Amino acid sequence: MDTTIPAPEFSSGAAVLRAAVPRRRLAGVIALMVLTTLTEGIGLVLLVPLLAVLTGNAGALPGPARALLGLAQRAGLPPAPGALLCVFVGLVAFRAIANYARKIAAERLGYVLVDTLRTRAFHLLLGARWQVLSAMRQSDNAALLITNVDRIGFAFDQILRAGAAAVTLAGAGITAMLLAPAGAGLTLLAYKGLRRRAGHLGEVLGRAYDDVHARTQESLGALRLIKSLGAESRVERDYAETFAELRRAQLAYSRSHGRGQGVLQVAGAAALAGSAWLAIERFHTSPAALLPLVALFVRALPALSSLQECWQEWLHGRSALDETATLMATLAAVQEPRAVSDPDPVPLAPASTIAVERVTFHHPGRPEPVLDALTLELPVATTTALTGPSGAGKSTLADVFGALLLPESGTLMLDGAALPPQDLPRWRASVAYVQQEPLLFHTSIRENLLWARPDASEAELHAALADAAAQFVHALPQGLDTLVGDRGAWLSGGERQRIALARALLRRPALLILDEPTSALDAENEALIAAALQGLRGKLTILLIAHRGALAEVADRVVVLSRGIVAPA
Ligand SMILES: Nc1ncnc2c1ncn2[C@@H]1O[C@H](COP(=O)(O)OP(=O)(O)OP(=O)(O)O)[C@@H](O)[C@H]1O
Repeated sequence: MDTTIPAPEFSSGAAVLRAAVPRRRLAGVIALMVLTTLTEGIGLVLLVPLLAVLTGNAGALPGPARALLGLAQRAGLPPAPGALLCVFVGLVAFRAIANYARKIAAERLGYVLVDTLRTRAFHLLLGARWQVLSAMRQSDNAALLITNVDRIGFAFDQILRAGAAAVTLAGAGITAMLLAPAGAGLTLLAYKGLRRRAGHLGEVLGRAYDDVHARTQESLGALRLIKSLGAESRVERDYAETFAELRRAQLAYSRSHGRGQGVLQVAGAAALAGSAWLAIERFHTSPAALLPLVALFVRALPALSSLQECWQEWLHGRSALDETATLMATLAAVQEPRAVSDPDPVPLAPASTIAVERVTFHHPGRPEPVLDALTLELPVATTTALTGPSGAGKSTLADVFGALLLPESGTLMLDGAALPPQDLPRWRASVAYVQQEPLLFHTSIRENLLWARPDASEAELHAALADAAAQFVHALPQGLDTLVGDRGAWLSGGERQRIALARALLRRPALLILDEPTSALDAENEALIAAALQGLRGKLTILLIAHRGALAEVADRVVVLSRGIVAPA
């Protein structure tokens, strides 16, 4: 399945839909819709001569039906009930097959749309600049990828259903015209949707869903904080209130929907009664033509109410489409010079120096530069400790070295040459990070390590663990196959950090960046990490952000950062 949108166009919800729906598939679904309706219409019209033949009253048929009977006779069909019944059953069977094909084709089309949107949005997320990504609320992105895209898929399904209902109605209208022109006019009276209100309620409902989603995500992410602050009951109250809001919106929506359906049913019944009265009293229509007309109304009524229902659901889904279009447009505008998703970028291996030269960077909304024409060179295979007061710009500088942040001016240099933009993915593949709070996945230690290098051998895993002072793994009952829990919660902070270091080492990085790796650890664990870094000295290029002395002692040199510049020694 091709899930790429060739020309990204996210200016509006409709544009997103246009870009993500394959036209040929859509044309196929529409053709099948028309075909099913056509067969149904022909089947009903065919009932007229059938009834006329059965009642021996062919002369009383309305013009078009009489012409059809003549056509059937010319085609060699005897005006016998048996032959007509066979054709009727054949048509129903054909319709059933066409209907089945339409249903499957429509479902497939919906899947293609949803998968295309989801893949495209994820692609845009991965390709967006880190600066923008890090400032985003991740629950919005989760909503974009999960709830919103599903809502769009559902809304699109409603459009298709509405299309099918509209084609059925049009078919019923035309057939009714053929059978009894006066009665058919009344069909149009039935639909009086409560459209504006439905649209508004749909948006309210959409917002309520988003709130529930965001609150759930935030609460789950803050469980530790909630418990430590004893804020359980407050959070529970807020959570219940969010759901109450959602239920209110759902009930209002259902009420509006139910009222619309009721209006339709009553109006439909009135239309049916009115047209029957007109046909019998005014136009003296024969019972043979009247019966299929009744069948048509019976068929048209559910189509009418389905049209109303689909419209309301579509209004609900449209807000999701608009939100997705806005977010995708935002992401599309901040894509990196080249997609990061190069399948297998070949790492770079500078031989003498990794440097930033006259680099300047502002964080959004901050008038002062966090890095101010800063120059710093890291000789290969040395350890540089970066210290300085909080907020001095150490993490920002590390992100510039790792090419996660692209400076406004200044250059990242490898062996004295500026890194060309197309080599960004290659440089990123050459850098490994160990963060303050390491992120481990809820799987085994082995899987966590292999995530960095899927082809690593057992011996390489053991070597990385040894280099990271993480031999404790071998003492665990399940060894490398021990599960680490959500974000590594089943390990101690020090153990988590040493696994993260082993994972980083497995990548054999050209530059290893450690951002305060021991800030959350006790002295014993800090000493273990310091010993591991001491063992790596001279083998790797290491940039080590460290507040505390114990770690800085393992460095070949210490650079002090202050207000975005390197402080004079
Ligand atoms: N995404 C962001 N948006 C706006 N300002 C930011 C952002 N990230 C960092 N800053 C600001 O930039 C400045 C430098 O931040 P940075 O994290 O680089 O400092 P640091 O020296 O690593 O601090 P610490 O030692 O406390 O971790 C700080 O004032 C911080 O508030």
